Amino acid sequence: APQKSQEGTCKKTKVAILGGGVAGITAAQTLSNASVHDFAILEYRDTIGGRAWHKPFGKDKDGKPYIIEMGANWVQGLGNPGGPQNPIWVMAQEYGLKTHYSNYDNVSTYNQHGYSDYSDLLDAYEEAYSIASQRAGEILTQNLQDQTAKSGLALAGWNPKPHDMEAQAVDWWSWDFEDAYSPLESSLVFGCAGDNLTSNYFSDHDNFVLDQRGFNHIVKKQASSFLRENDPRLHLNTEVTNITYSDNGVTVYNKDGSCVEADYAICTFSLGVLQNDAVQFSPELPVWKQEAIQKFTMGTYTKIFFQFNETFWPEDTQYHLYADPVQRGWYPIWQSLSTPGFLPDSNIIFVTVTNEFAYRAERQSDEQTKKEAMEVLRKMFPEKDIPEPTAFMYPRWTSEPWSYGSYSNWPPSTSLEMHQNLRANTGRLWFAGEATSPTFFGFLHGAYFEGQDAGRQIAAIMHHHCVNANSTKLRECGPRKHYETLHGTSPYSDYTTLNGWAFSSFIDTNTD
Ligand SMILES: Cc1cc2nc3c(=O)[nH]c(=O)nc-3n(C[C@H](O)[C@H](O)[C@H](O)COP(=O)(O)OP(=O)(O)OC[C@H]3O[C@@H](n4cnc5c(N)ncnc54)[C@H](O)[C@@H]3O)c2cc1C
Repeated sequence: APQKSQEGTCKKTKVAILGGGVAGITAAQTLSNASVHDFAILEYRDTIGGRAWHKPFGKDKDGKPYIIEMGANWVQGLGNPGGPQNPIWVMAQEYGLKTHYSNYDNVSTYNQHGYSDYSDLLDAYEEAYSIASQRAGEILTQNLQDQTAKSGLALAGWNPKPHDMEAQAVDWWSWDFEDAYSPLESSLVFGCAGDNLTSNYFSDHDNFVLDQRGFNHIVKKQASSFLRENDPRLHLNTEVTNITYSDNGVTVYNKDGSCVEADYAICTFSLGVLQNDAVQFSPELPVWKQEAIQKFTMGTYTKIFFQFNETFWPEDTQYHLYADPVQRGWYPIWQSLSTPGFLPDSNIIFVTVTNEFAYRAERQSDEQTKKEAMEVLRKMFPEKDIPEPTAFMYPRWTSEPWSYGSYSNWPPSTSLEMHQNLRANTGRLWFAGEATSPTFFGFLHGAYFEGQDAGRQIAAIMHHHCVNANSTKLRECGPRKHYETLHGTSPYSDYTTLNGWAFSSFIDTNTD
């Protein structure tokens, strides 16, 4: 049970911002820009940036460790000249973040016998994907029944046989590598809409972040535009354990016994944190909210890093795709950092695994994971005499109590209305973050837009006026809508800012 609030013992503020990731910091910045300066940011860790999280790894020729990203690594969908720009890319440019173009066409394919050219399968996938994606658009606009991405792709001509492991590897690289979930576990409609929104509305260019200050450098810079050094409004090392909410205010209790009483709160904790009951809510969250929290899925995406004393792989190749003869998703994609434009001469390569294979790696020892992955490398490059790595490391995302997983995904048979229940406020408690973005879930820019939106809405309510009054005739003030009863699909007329759908998934700004 929550501690009883003893009158006058809690710190008082207008807006409590729970979490100092991109959503929380952007919400605070937005409030600040709207002249709401009385807020408090409560953050579990000793730094801001959340899932934009790095660690030192290995060493360079001077013995200094490299900084590598455990979490977010790309700015995805940069934007085209004259077109809409990804706000993360805008900040990356403004703050001089070091990035390099990620070329997904620069991929070599392998199987258990070494190099094997099955790149024609990549083209076959692409062809089917564009058909499936159009079909997804029809389903969305005509309010039809959603499908799994797997069935959508199969109907469009991409139907990898269970034992065709090269096709399975291509399937993994083309879908799971971004969504963390397989096409069978993903919504066709929202998987395709999400992909269109980032790679067409912005652009199909992604840049990989190599900045030795870490990706969260831009979040720190963003924060420094409205927070002073040692600003008393930023509370690091503060773990929220209970959130008591009503139509009149929110009281937040922390593990260290402190508490904050606010007129409004914005909870930006990950879907994984919400799903794992890491925080208690009083009263219990309403059923429509609990259903939404448990319906959407939290994926795990694990990068396993190796440093060697040489670069024995072709250093000009960015991606190496491995098809295991037995298991789909078995140490499938190897990314070289020891490549011009990245961290040349670092002799660092990493392999990414997702979900089941990520959980497995978390449960077993580092030694076991290293052994399995090294066997794969030796199969990919049979002609090389591959030494043991000099450094080895990987994060355990589902065990991190401040994240419980990597990023969210939409399973099949969801709807925009169901998702809106994830976004909707319960009394004075608001929700924002990567997972509450229907258009950009899973991305840093999703967290950014949702933090901005919650900040704007709350500032508008506090100032008794509406935001964006010119851009839409819809009423955007006041509490967010939620749906007590769900009907399985959402009519196209639902696709408005009222349900968080502020961008069109039918715009393609790419010229090629
Ligand atoms: C492995 C991985 C790879 C990714 N790759 C990319 C990528 O390449 N490109 C991209 O755009 N996105 C990527 N993402 C997604 C991106 O990192 C997230 O979308 C984004 O960082 C989410 O921001 P947020 O503010 O919503 O949540 P978070 O960053 O999770 O912020 C929430 C904050 O709340 C804090 N918190 C949690 N619980 C408590 C508590 N009880 N008390 C107090 N504080 C608490 C956390 O410490 C955290 O700082 C990746 C994520 C991961 C994990």
